[in-house]
Amino acid sequence: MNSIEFQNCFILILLCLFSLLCIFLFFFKKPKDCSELPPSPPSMPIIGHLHLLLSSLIHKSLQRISSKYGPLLHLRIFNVPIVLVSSASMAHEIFKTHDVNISSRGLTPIDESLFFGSSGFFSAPHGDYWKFMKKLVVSKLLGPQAIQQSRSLRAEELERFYFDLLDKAVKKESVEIRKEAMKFTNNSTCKMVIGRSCWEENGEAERVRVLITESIALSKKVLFATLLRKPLEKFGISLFKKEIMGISDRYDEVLERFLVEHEEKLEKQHHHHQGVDLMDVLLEAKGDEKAEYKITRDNIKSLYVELFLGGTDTSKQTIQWTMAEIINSPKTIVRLREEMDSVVGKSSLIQETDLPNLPYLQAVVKEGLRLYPPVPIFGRRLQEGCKMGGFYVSEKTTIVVNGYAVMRDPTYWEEPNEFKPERFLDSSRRLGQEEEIREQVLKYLSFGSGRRGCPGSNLAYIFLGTAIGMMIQCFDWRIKGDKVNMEETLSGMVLTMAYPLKCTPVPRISRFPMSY
Ligand code: HEM
Repeated sequence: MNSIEFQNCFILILLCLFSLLCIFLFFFKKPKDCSELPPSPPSMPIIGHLHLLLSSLIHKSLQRISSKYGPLLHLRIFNVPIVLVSSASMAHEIFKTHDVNISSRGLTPIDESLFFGSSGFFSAPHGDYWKFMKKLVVSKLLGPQAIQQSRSLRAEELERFYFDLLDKAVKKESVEIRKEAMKFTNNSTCKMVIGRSCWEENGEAERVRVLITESIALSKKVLFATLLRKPLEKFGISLFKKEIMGISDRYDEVLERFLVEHEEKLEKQHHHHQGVDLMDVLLEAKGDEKAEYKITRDNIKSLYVELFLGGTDTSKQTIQWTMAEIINSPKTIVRLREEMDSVVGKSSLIQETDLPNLPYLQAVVKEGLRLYPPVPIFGRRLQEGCKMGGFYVSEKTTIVVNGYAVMRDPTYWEEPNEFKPERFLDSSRRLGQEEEIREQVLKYLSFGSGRRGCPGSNLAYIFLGTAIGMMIQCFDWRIKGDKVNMEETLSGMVLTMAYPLKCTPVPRISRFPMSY
Protein backbone atom coordinates (compact mmCIF):
# COMPACT_ATOMS: atom_id res chain seq x y z
CA MET A 1 0.00 0.00 0.00
CA ASN A 2 2.78 2.30 1.05
CA SER A 3 4.78 1.51 -2.04
CA ILE A 4 1.74 2.26 -4.30
CA GLU A 5 1.28 5.61 -2.59
CA PHE A 6 4.95 6.30 -2.95
CA GLN A 7 4.80 5.44 -6.67
CA ASN A 8 1.77 7.73 -7.18
CA CYS A 9 3.52 10.48 -5.35
CA PHE A 10 6.62 10.03 -7.48
CA ILE A 11 4.56 10.16 -10.69
CA LEU A 12 2.80 13.27 -9.38
CA ILE A 13 6.10 14.99 -8.69
CA LEU A 14 7.36 14.03 -12.13
CA LEU A 15 4.18 15.38 -13.70
CA CYS A 16 4.56 18.62 -11.76
CA LEU A 17 8.17 19.00 -12.82
CA PHE A 18 7.26 18.24 -16.42
CA SER A 19 4.49 20.83 -16.47
CA LEU A 20 6.77 23.37 -14.80
CA LEU A 21 9.31 22.70 -17.55
CA CYS A 22 6.59 23.16 -20.20
CA ILE A 23 5.44 26.43 -18.60
CA PHE A 24 9.03 27.60 -18.37
CA LEU A 25 9.71 26.77 -22.03
CA PHE A 26 6.47 28.35 -23.12
CA PHE A 27 6.86 31.61 -21.21
CA PHE A 28 10.54 32.17 -20.84
CA LYS A 29 12.03 30.96 -24.06
CA LYS A 30 11.26 32.90 -27.25
CA PRO A 31 9.36 30.77 -29.74
CA LYS A 32 11.90 29.18 -32.03
CA ASP A 33 10.83 30.98 -35.22
CA CYS A 34 10.95 34.33 -33.47
CA SER A 35 14.54 34.12 -32.36
CA GLU A 36 15.74 32.96 -35.75
CA LEU A 37 17.39 35.32 -38.22
CA PRO A 38 16.54 35.00 -41.90
CA PRO A 39 18.90 32.66 -43.78
CA SER A 40 22.29 33.98 -44.72
CA PRO A 41 24.27 33.02 -47.83
CA PRO A 42 27.95 32.10 -47.38
CA SER A 43 30.02 35.09 -46.33
CA MET A 44 33.69 36.08 -46.15
CA PRO A 45 35.61 36.51 -42.92
CA ILE A 46 35.52 40.07 -41.55
CA ILE A 47 33.97 41.77 -44.64
CA GLY A 48 30.88 39.54 -44.58
CA HIS A 49 28.91 40.05 -47.80
CA LEU A 50 30.67 43.21 -48.92
CA HIS A 51 31.78 41.48 -52.14
CA LEU A 52 28.13 41.40 -53.30
CA LEU A 53 27.93 45.19 -53.10
CA LEU A 54 31.21 45.63 -54.90
CA SER A 55 29.92 43.94 -58.04
CA SER A 56 29.36 46.31 -60.93
CA LEU A 57 25.70 45.30 -61.27
CA ILE A 58 24.65 45.15 -57.61
CA HIS A 59 20.96 44.64 -58.37
CA LYS A 60 21.80 41.57 -60.45
CA SER A 61 24.23 40.02 -57.99
CA LEU A 62 21.63 40.47 -55.26
CA GLN A 63 18.93 39.04 -57.55
CA ARG A 64 21.12 35.96 -58.11
CA ILE A 65 21.68 35.26 -54.45
CA SER A 66 18.03 35.78 -53.56
CA SER A 67 16.88 33.36 -56.26
CA LYS A 68 19.32 30.83 -54.83
CA TYR A 69 18.88 31.35 -51.08
CA GLY A 70 15.43 32.93 -50.68
CA PRO A 71 13.37 36.13 -50.75
CA LEU A 72 14.39 37.28 -47.27
CA LEU A 73 18.10 37.11 -46.51
CA HIS A 74 20.30 38.26 -43.72
CA LEU A 75 23.55 39.84 -44.89
CA ARG A 76 26.39 41.51 -43.09
CA ILE A 77 28.78 44.23 -44.25
CA PHE A 78 31.57 44.13 -41.66
CA ASN A 79 29.35 44.32 -38.56
CA VAL A 80 26.47 46.21 -40.20
CA PRO A 81 23.41 43.93 -40.47
CA ILE A 82 21.26 44.09 -43.60
CA VAL A 83 18.07 42.27 -44.51
CA LEU A 84 17.50 41.87 -48.24
CA VAL A 85 13.90 41.76 -49.51
CA SER A 86 13.42 40.32 -53.01
CA SER A 87 9.88 39.06 -53.46
CA ALA A 88 6.45 40.58 -53.99
CA SER A 89 5.01 38.84 -50.93
CA MET A 90 7.83 39.97 -48.64
CA ALA A 91 7.46 43.50 -50.07
CA HIS A 92 3.75 43.36 -49.23
CA GLU A 93 4.52 42.25 -45.70
CA ILE A 94 7.05 44.99 -44.98
CA PHE A 95 5.13 47.84 -46.61
CA LYS A 96 1.66 46.84 -45.39
CA THR A 97 2.46 45.48 -41.93
CA HIS A 98 5.59 47.38 -40.93
CA ASP A 99 5.31 50.64 -42.90
CA VAL A 100 5.79 53.02 -39.95
CA ASN A 101 8.51 50.81 -38.51
CA ILE A 102 10.51 51.08 -41.76
CA SER A 103 9.73 54.72 -42.53
CA SER A 104 13.22 56.03 -41.88
CA ARG A 105 16.11 55.43 -44.22
CA GLY A 106 18.67 55.26 -41.47
CA LEU A 107 21.46 56.47 -43.70
CA THR A 108 23.97 58.05 -41.36
CA PRO A 109 24.20 61.55 -42.83
CA ILE A 110 27.42 63.09 -44.08
CA ASP A 111 26.95 66.00 -41.72
CA GLU A 112 27.56 69.27 -43.49
CA SER A 113 26.95 67.97 -47.00
CA LEU A 114 23.93 69.34 -48.86
CA PHE A 115 23.84 66.04 -50.57
CA PHE A 116 22.81 63.13 -48.30
CA GLY A 117 23.69 65.31 -45.32
CA SER A 118 21.92 65.93 -42.05
CA SER A 119 19.75 68.76 -43.46
CA GLY A 120 18.21 66.61 -46.22
CA PHE A 121 14.62 65.46 -46.67
CA PHE A 122 15.45 62.17 -48.38
CA SER A 123 17.55 60.92 -45.48
CA ALA A 124 15.55 62.64 -42.71
CA PRO A 125 14.11 60.26 -40.11
CA HIS A 126 10.36 59.83 -40.07
CA GLY A 127 9.60 62.70 -37.70
CA ASP A 128 8.44 66.31 -37.44
CA TYR A 129 10.84 67.75 -40.01
CA TRP A 130 10.03 65.11 -42.61
CA LYS A 131 6.27 65.50 -42.03
CA PHE A 132 6.44 69.29 -42.31
CA MET A 133 8.43 69.20 -45.54
CA LYS A 134 6.41 66.41 -47.09
CA LYS A 135 3.19 68.36 -46.59
CA LEU A 136 4.74 71.44 -48.13
CA VAL A 137 6.27 69.64 -51.09
CA VAL A 138 3.04 67.78 -51.87
CA SER A 139 0.78 70.82 -51.56
CA LYS A 140 3.04 73.27 -53.40
CA LEU A 141 4.81 71.10 -55.97
CA LEU A 142 3.98 67.46 -56.43
CA GLY A 143 0.35 66.94 -55.44
CA PRO A 144 -2.32 66.75 -58.19
CA GLN A 145 -3.48 70.36 -57.69
CA ALA A 146 0.00 71.84 -57.71
CA ILE A 147 0.85 69.83 -60.81
CA GLN A 148 -2.21 71.14 -62.58
CA GLN A 149 -1.20 74.71 -61.78
CA SER A 150 2.27 74.32 -63.27
CA ARG A 151 1.05 72.66 -66.47
CA SER A 152 1.83 75.56 -68.79
CA LEU A 153 5.48 75.68 -67.65
CA ARG A 154 5.98 72.09 -68.76
CA ALA A 155 4.06 72.61 -72.01
CA GLU A 156 6.60 75.29 -73.00
CA GLU A 157 9.47 72.96 -72.25
CA LEU A 158 7.90 70.11 -74.24
CA GLU A 159 7.59 72.43 -77.20
CA ARG A 160 11.21 73.49 -76.83
CA PHE A 161 12.19 69.79 -76.71
CA TYR A 162 10.22 69.21 -79.94
CA PHE A 163 11.87 72.14 -81.75
CA ASP A 164 15.35 71.05 -80.63
CA LEU A 165 14.70 67.61 -82.13
CA LEU A 166 13.21 69.14 -85.25
CA ASP A 167 16.32 71.24 -85.65
CA LYS A 168 18.50 68.11 -85.53
CA ALA A 169 16.15 66.35 -87.90
CA VAL A 170 16.41 69.14 -90.45
CA LYS A 171 20.20 68.98 -90.21
CA LYS A 172 19.99 65.16 -90.39
CA GLU A 173 22.06 64.95 -87.20
CA SER A 174 21.83 62.11 -84.71
CA VAL A 175 20.90 62.85 -81.10
CA GLU A 176 21.90 61.28 -77.82
CA ILE A 177 18.45 60.72 -76.30
CA ARG A 178 19.60 60.97 -72.69
CA LYS A 179 21.10 64.44 -73.29
CA GLU A 180 17.99 65.84 -74.95
CA ALA A 181 15.72 64.18 -72.38
CA MET A 182 17.77 65.65 -69.55
CA LYS A 183 17.40 69.17 -70.90
CA PHE A 184 13.66 68.67 -70.92
CA THR A 185 13.34 67.15 -67.45
CA ASN A 186 15.83 69.56 -65.91
CA ASN A 187 14.40 72.71 -67.45
CA SER A 188 10.88 71.67 -66.49
CA THR A 189 11.97 70.93 -62.92
CA CYS A 190 13.88 74.23 -62.70
CA LYS A 191 10.88 76.19 -63.87
CA MET A 192 8.69 74.47 -61.32
CA VAL A 193 11.03 74.91 -58.37
CA ILE A 194 12.86 78.20 -59.02
CA GLY A 195 10.39 79.87 -61.34
CA ARG A 196 12.72 80.04 -64.33
CA SER A 197 14.90 77.79 -66.50
CA CYS A 198 18.56 77.66 -65.72
CA TRP A 199 20.33 79.97 -68.17
CA GLU A 200 21.82 78.22 -71.17
CA GLU A 201 23.67 81.38 -72.26
CA ASN A 202 26.06 81.79 -69.33
CA GLY A 203 26.58 78.05 -68.81
CA GLU A 204 24.43 77.87 -65.67
CA ALA A 205 22.16 75.16 -67.08
CA GLU A 206 25.08 73.02 -68.18
CA ARG A 207 26.76 73.44 -64.77
CA VAL A 208 23.63 72.18 -63.04
CA ARG A 209 23.30 69.22 -65.41
CA VAL A 210 26.96 68.26 -64.96
CA LEU A 211 26.55 68.51 -61.18
CA ILE A 212 23.52 66.23 -61.28
CA THR A 213 25.26 63.65 -63.48
CA GLU A 214 28.35 63.73 -61.25
CA SER A 215 26.32 63.33 -58.07
CA ILE A 216 24.44 60.36 -59.50
CA ALA A 217 27.77 58.77 -60.47
CA LEU A 218 28.95 59.32 -56.90
CA SER A 219 25.86 57.80 -55.31
CA LYS A 220 27.41 54.36 -54.82
CA LYS A 221 30.28 55.90 -52.88
CA VAL A 222 27.76 57.92 -50.87
CA LEU A 223 25.95 54.70 -50.03
CA PHE A 224 29.16 53.10 -48.74
CA ALA A 225 30.14 56.25 -46.90
CA THR A 226 26.84 56.40 -45.03
CA LEU A 227 26.51 52.63 -44.50
CA LEU A 228 30.02 52.27 -43.07
CA ARG A 229 30.19 55.62 -41.37
CA LYS A 230 29.59 54.33 -37.83
CA PRO A 231 32.07 51.41 -37.85
CA LEU A 232 34.79 53.44 -39.57
CA GLU A 233 34.34 56.49 -37.34
CA LYS A 234 36.14 54.61 -34.55
CA PHE A 235 39.25 54.58 -36.73
CA GLY A 236 38.89 58.21 -37.68
CA ILE A 237 38.10 57.30 -41.30
CA SER A 238 35.56 59.30 -43.27
CA LEU A 239 35.04 57.60 -46.62
CA PHE A 240 34.98 59.76 -49.79
CA LYS A 241 34.36 62.86 -47.72
CA LYS A 242 36.47 65.12 -49.94
CA GLU A 243 34.65 64.14 -53.14
CA ILE A 244 31.24 64.43 -51.51
CA MET A 245 31.97 67.82 -49.99
CA GLY A 246 33.40 69.03 -53.31
CA ILE A 247 30.06 68.37 -54.99
CA SER A 248 28.14 69.81 -52.06
CA ASP A 249 30.14 73.06 -52.25
CA ARG A 250 29.38 73.42 -55.94
CA TYR A 251 25.67 72.92 -55.28
CA ASP A 252 25.91 75.46 -52.51
CA GLU A 253 27.27 78.08 -54.88
CA VAL A 254 24.43 77.62 -57.40
CA LEU A 255 21.71 77.39 -54.77
CA GLU A 256 22.93 80.39 -52.80
CA ARG A 257 22.50 82.41 -56.00
CA PHE A 258 18.92 81.15 -56.51
CA LEU A 259 18.11 81.95 -52.89
CA VAL A 260 19.49 85.47 -53.02
CA GLU A 261 17.60 86.06 -56.26
CA HIS A 262 14.38 85.03 -54.53
CA GLU A 263 15.08 87.06 -51.42
CA GLU A 264 15.63 90.15 -53.55
CA LYS A 265 12.45 89.48 -55.48
CA LEU A 266 10.44 89.06 -52.27
CA GLU A 267 11.92 92.26 -50.95
CA LYS A 268 10.92 94.16 -54.10
CA GLN A 269 7.43 92.75 -54.21
CA HIS A 270 6.85 93.60 -50.55
CA HIS A 271 5.36 90.18 -50.17
CA HIS A 272 2.81 90.59 -52.92
CA HIS A 273 1.98 87.06 -53.83
CA GLN A 274 2.71 87.25 -57.52
CA GLY A 275 4.31 84.33 -59.29
CA VAL A 276 4.95 82.47 -56.05
CA ASP A 277 7.13 79.39 -56.51
CA LEU A 278 8.27 76.70 -54.08
CA MET A 279 11.37 78.64 -53.07
CA ASP A 280 9.28 81.70 -52.13
CA VAL A 281 7.08 79.49 -49.98
CA LEU A 282 10.07 77.89 -48.28
CA LEU A 283 11.73 81.23 -47.61
CA GLU A 284 8.53 82.47 -46.10
CA ALA A 285 8.29 79.37 -43.90
CA LYS A 286 11.90 79.91 -42.85
CA GLY A 287 11.13 83.44 -41.68
CA ASP A 288 7.86 82.50 -40.01
CA GLU A 289 8.26 82.47 -36.24
CA LYS A 290 4.98 80.63 -35.83
CA ALA A 291 5.66 77.87 -38.37
CA GLU A 292 5.05 74.32 -37.13
CA TYR A 293 8.71 73.61 -37.79
CA LYS A 294 11.59 76.03 -38.04
CA ILE A 295 13.43 75.20 -41.25
CA THR A 296 16.93 76.40 -42.09
CA ARG A 297 18.64 77.71 -45.20
CA ASP A 298 20.48 74.40 -45.49
CA ASN A 299 17.17 72.52 -45.29
CA ILE A 300 16.01 74.46 -48.36
CA LYS A 301 19.25 73.91 -50.24
CA SER A 302 19.33 70.18 -49.49
CA LEU A 303 15.74 69.76 -50.58
CA TYR A 304 16.59 71.47 -53.86
CA VAL A 305 19.54 69.16 -54.46
CA GLU A 306 17.17 66.23 -53.95
CA LEU A 307 14.48 67.68 -56.22
CA PHE A 308 17.04 68.28 -58.97
CA LEU A 309 18.34 64.74 -58.59
CA GLY A 310 14.91 63.13 -58.26
CA GLY A 311 13.26 65.20 -60.95
CA THR A 312 15.93 65.11 -63.59
CA ASP A 313 17.99 61.99 -63.77
CA THR A 314 15.55 59.19 -63.03
CA SER A 315 13.04 60.42 -65.60
CA LYS A 316 15.77 60.94 -68.19
CA GLN A 317 16.92 57.32 -67.73
CA THR A 318 13.41 55.97 -68.21
CA ILE A 319 12.87 58.05 -71.34
CA GLN A 320 16.07 56.59 -72.78
CA TRP A 321 15.32 52.97 -71.81
CA THR A 322 11.73 53.09 -73.01
CA MET A 323 12.61 54.72 -76.34
CA ALA A 324 15.20 51.99 -76.87
CA GLU A 325 12.60 49.24 -76.27
CA ILE A 326 10.09 51.01 -78.53
CA ILE A 327 12.63 51.33 -81.35
CA ASN A 328 13.37 47.59 -80.98
CA SER A 329 9.66 46.75 -81.24
CA PRO A 330 8.00 47.87 -84.51
CA LYS A 331 4.61 46.55 -83.41
CA THR A 332 4.70 48.79 -80.34
CA ILE A 333 5.38 51.81 -82.57
CA VAL A 334 2.44 50.93 -84.83
CA ARG A 335 0.09 50.56 -81.88
CA LEU A 336 1.31 53.75 -80.20
CA ARG A 337 0.84 55.72 -83.41
CA GLU A 338 -2.65 54.34 -83.99
CA GLU A 339 -3.67 55.43 -80.51
CA MET A 340 -1.95 58.80 -80.74
CA ASP A 341 -3.24 59.66 -84.21
CA SER A 342 -6.80 58.92 -83.19
CA VAL A 343 -6.71 60.70 -79.82
CA VAL A 344 -4.29 63.60 -80.40
CA GLY A 345 -4.35 63.88 -84.19
CA LYS A 346 -1.59 65.23 -86.40
CA SER A 347 -2.22 68.92 -86.18
CA SER A 348 -1.23 69.64 -82.59
CA LEU A 349 1.44 68.53 -80.18
CA ILE A 350 0.51 66.00 -77.48
CA GLN A 351 -0.48 67.63 -74.16
CA GLU A 352 -0.61 66.46 -70.58
CA THR A 353 -4.38 66.47 -70.69
CA ASP A 354 -4.26 63.84 -73.46
CA LEU A 355 -2.49 61.31 -71.24
CA PRO A 356 -5.58 59.86 -69.49
CA ASN A 357 -6.97 59.09 -72.97
CA LEU A 358 -3.83 57.25 -74.08
CA PRO A 359 -3.90 53.96 -72.15
CA TYR A 360 -1.43 52.18 -74.43
CA LEU A 361 1.14 54.98 -74.08
CA GLN A 362 0.70 54.77 -70.30
CA ALA A 363 1.20 51.01 -70.42
CA VAL A 364 4.40 51.48 -72.46
CA VAL A 365 5.75 53.90 -69.84
CA LYS A 366 4.84 51.55 -66.98
CA GLU A 367 6.50 48.64 -68.72
CA GLY A 368 9.67 50.68 -69.34
CA LEU A 369 9.77 51.50 -65.62
CA ARG A 370 9.16 47.87 -64.65
CA LEU A 371 11.99 46.45 -66.73
CA TYR A 372 14.45 49.24 -66.01
CA PRO A 373 13.63 50.88 -62.68
CA PRO A 374 16.09 53.81 -62.47
CA VAL A 375 16.36 53.14 -58.73
CA PRO A 376 16.66 49.34 -58.78
CA ILE A 377 17.36 48.98 -55.06
CA PHE A 378 16.47 51.26 -52.18
CA GLY A 379 16.93 51.15 -48.44
CA ARG A 380 15.14 51.75 -45.18
CA ARG A 381 15.94 51.07 -41.55
CA LEU A 382 13.92 49.07 -39.09
CA GLN A 383 13.09 51.14 -36.02
CA GLU A 384 12.06 48.27 -33.74
CA GLY A 385 12.74 44.55 -33.92
CA CYS A 386 9.90 42.55 -35.45
CA LYS A 387 8.90 39.35 -37.19
CA MET A 388 9.24 39.24 -40.95
CA GLY A 389 8.42 36.26 -43.11
CA GLY A 390 8.42 34.09 -39.98
CA PHE A 391 11.92 35.22 -38.95
CA TYR A 392 13.04 37.73 -36.38
CA VAL A 393 14.76 40.90 -37.55
CA SER A 394 16.27 43.07 -34.86
CA GLU A 395 15.98 46.83 -34.42
CA LYS A 396 18.23 49.17 -36.43
CA THR A 397 18.70 46.61 -39.20
CA THR A 398 19.05 48.16 -42.65
CA ILE A 399 16.37 46.85 -44.99
CA VAL A 400 17.37 46.74 -48.65
CA VAL A 401 14.56 46.20 -51.17
CA ASN A 402 15.56 44.86 -54.58
CA GLY A 403 12.74 46.30 -56.70
CA TYR A 404 14.46 45.10 -59.86
CA ALA A 405 14.30 41.47 -58.67
CA VAL A 406 10.66 41.82 -57.53
CA MET A 407 9.62 43.23 -60.90
CA ARG A 408 11.32 40.43 -62.82
CA ASP A 409 10.15 37.61 -60.56
CA PRO A 410 8.78 34.81 -62.80
CA THR A 411 6.34 33.77 -60.03
CA TYR A 412 4.36 36.95 -60.52
CA TRP A 413 5.24 38.22 -63.97
CA GLU A 414 4.67 36.29 -67.16
CA GLU A 415 7.80 36.34 -69.36
CA PRO A 416 9.35 38.80 -66.91
CA ASN A 417 12.28 39.77 -69.10
CA GLU A 418 10.17 40.67 -72.14
CA PHE A 419 8.93 44.16 -73.00
CA LYS A 420 5.16 43.60 -73.10
CA PRO A 421 3.20 46.81 -72.42
CA GLU A 422 -0.08 44.91 -72.99
CA ARG A 423 0.28 43.43 -69.51
CA PHE A 424 -0.72 46.81 -68.07
CA LEU A 425 -3.76 47.36 -70.25
CA ASP A 426 -7.12 47.62 -68.53
CA SER A 427 -8.47 44.12 -69.02
CA SER A 428 -5.33 42.35 -67.89
CA ARG A 429 -4.51 44.98 -65.27
CA ARG A 430 -7.76 44.53 -63.43
CA LEU A 431 -7.06 40.84 -63.17
CA GLY A 432 -3.55 41.59 -61.95
CA GLN A 433 -4.77 43.86 -59.17
CA GLU A 434 -7.34 41.36 -57.91
CA GLU A 435 -4.65 38.75 -57.85
CA GLU A 436 -2.39 41.11 -55.88
CA ILE A 437 -5.05 41.71 -53.26
CA ARG A 438 -5.87 38.02 -52.99
CA GLU A 439 -2.29 36.86 -52.79
CA GLN A 440 -1.15 39.80 -50.65
CA VAL A 441 1.68 40.80 -52.93
CA LEU A 442 3.25 44.10 -53.93
CA LYS A 443 4.88 43.51 -57.26
CA TYR A 444 5.35 46.98 -58.79
CA LEU A 445 8.05 48.91 -56.98
CA SER A 446 9.56 51.43 -59.42
CA PHE A 447 8.62 54.25 -57.06
CA GLY A 448 9.10 52.34 -53.82
CA SER A 449 6.06 52.13 -51.55
CA GLY A 450 4.46 53.27 -48.33
CA ARG A 451 4.81 56.68 -46.74
CA ARG A 452 8.44 57.04 -47.84
CA GLY A 453 7.53 56.06 -51.40
CA CYS A 454 8.40 58.54 -54.17
CA PRO A 455 6.27 61.69 -53.88
CA GLY A 456 7.20 62.62 -57.48
CA SER A 457 5.58 59.68 -59.25
CA ASN A 458 2.67 61.71 -60.71
CA LEU A 459 5.06 64.28 -62.10
CA ALA A 460 7.35 61.53 -63.40
CA TYR A 461 4.46 59.88 -65.30
CA ILE A 462 3.75 63.26 -66.92
CA PHE A 463 7.39 63.82 -67.94
CA LEU A 464 7.61 60.31 -69.36
CA GLY A 465 4.22 60.23 -71.08
CA THR A 466 4.57 63.61 -72.79
CA ALA A 467 8.24 63.20 -73.77
CA ILE A 468 7.87 59.68 -75.18
CA GLY A 469 4.49 60.55 -76.69
CA MET A 470 5.96 63.58 -78.49
CA MET A 471 8.96 61.64 -79.80
CA ILE A 472 6.72 58.94 -81.28
CA GLN A 473 4.00 61.30 -82.50
CA CYS A 474 6.38 63.64 -84.34
CA PHE A 475 9.34 61.55 -85.51
CA ASP A 476 10.51 58.29 -87.00
CA TRP A 477 13.77 57.12 -85.51
CA ARG A 478 16.74 55.71 -87.41
CA ILE A 479 19.49 53.75 -85.68
CA LYS A 480 22.76 52.27 -86.86
CA GLY A 481 22.35 48.49 -87.13
CA ASP A 482 19.17 46.44 -86.58
CA LYS A 483 18.67 46.54 -82.85
CA VAL A 484 19.54 48.79 -79.95
CA ASN A 485 21.93 47.14 -77.50
CA MET A 486 20.03 46.91 -74.19
CA GLU A 487 23.00 46.06 -71.95
CA GLU A 488 22.66 47.47 -68.45
CA THR A 489 25.11 49.32 -66.28
CA LEU A 490 24.89 51.31 -63.07
CA SER A 491 25.84 54.94 -62.84
CA GLY A 492 26.32 55.09 -59.08
CA MET A 493 23.11 53.44 -57.90
CA VAL A 494 21.05 54.42 -60.97
CA LEU A 495 20.27 51.90 -63.70
CA THR A 496 21.36 53.15 -67.09
CA MET A 497 22.18 51.95 -70.61
CA ALA A 498 25.73 50.67 -71.05
CA TYR A 499 25.64 52.07 -74.60
CA PRO A 500 23.73 55.34 -74.64
CA LEU A 501 20.99 55.44 -77.25
CA LYS A 502 21.94 57.48 -80.31
CA CYS A 503 19.47 57.86 -83.14
CA THR A 504 18.40 60.25 -85.87
CA PRO A 505 14.95 61.83 -85.87
CA VAL A 506 13.03 62.04 -89.15
CA PRO A 507 9.93 64.28 -89.07
CA ARG A 508 6.72 62.36 -89.70
CA ILE A 509 4.24 65.21 -89.52
CA SER A 510 4.41 68.77 -90.73
CA ARG A 511 5.93 71.36 -88.44
CA PHE A 512 3.75 72.76 -85.64
CA PRO A 513 3.76 76.53 -85.21
CA MET A 514 5.88 77.82 -82.34
CA SER A 515 3.82 79.23 -79.49
CA TYR A 516 6.48 80.75 -77.24
C1 HEM B 1 11.05 57.98 -63.20
C2 HEM B 1 11.12 58.83 -62.21
C3 HEM B 1 11.33 58.50 -60.76
C4 HEM B 1 11.63 57.31 -60.14
C5 HEM B 1 11.82 55.95 -60.78
C6 HEM B 1 11.74 57.57 -58.71
C7 HEM B 1 11.99 56.60 -57.76
C8 HEM B 1 12.07 56.85 -56.40
C9 HEM B 1 12.28 55.82 -55.40
C10 HEM B 1 12.43 54.33 -55.67
C11 HEM B 1 12.32 56.44 -54.19
C12 HEM B 1 12.50 55.75 -52.83
C13 HEM B 1 11.15 55.23 -52.45
C14 HEM B 1 11.07 54.39 -51.20
O1 HEM B 1 11.96 54.42 -50.34
O2 HEM B 1 10.04 53.68 -51.07
C15 HEM B 1 12.12 57.86 -54.42
C16 HEM B 1 12.07 58.82 -53.43
C17 HEM B 1 11.95 60.16 -53.68
N1 HEM B 1 11.72 60.75 -54.91
FE1 HEM B 1 11.51 59.83 -56.68
N2 HEM B 1 11.51 58.90 -58.50
C18 HEM B 1 11.26 59.51 -59.71
C19 HEM B 1 10.95 60.83 -59.93
C20 HEM B 1 10.91 61.79 -58.96
C21 HEM B 1 10.56 63.18 -59.19
C22 HEM B 1 10.11 63.75 -60.53
C23 HEM B 1 10.69 63.81 -58.00
C24 HEM B 1 10.46 65.27 -57.65
C25 HEM B 1 10.66 66.27 -58.42
C26 HEM B 1 11.12 62.82 -57.01
C27 HEM B 1 11.39 63.08 -55.69
C28 HEM B 1 11.65 62.12 -54.73
C29 HEM B 1 11.84 62.42 -53.31
C30 HEM B 1 11.83 63.82 -52.68
C31 HEM B 1 12.03 61.19 -52.65
C32 HEM B 1 12.27 60.98 -51.16
C33 HEM B 1 10.95 60.70 -50.47
C34 HEM B 1 11.06 60.48 -48.97
O3 HEM B 1 12.11 60.12 -48.47
O4 HEM B 1 10.05 60.66 -48.28
N3 HEM B 1 11.24 61.61 -57.64
N4 HEM B 1 11.96 58.09 -55.77
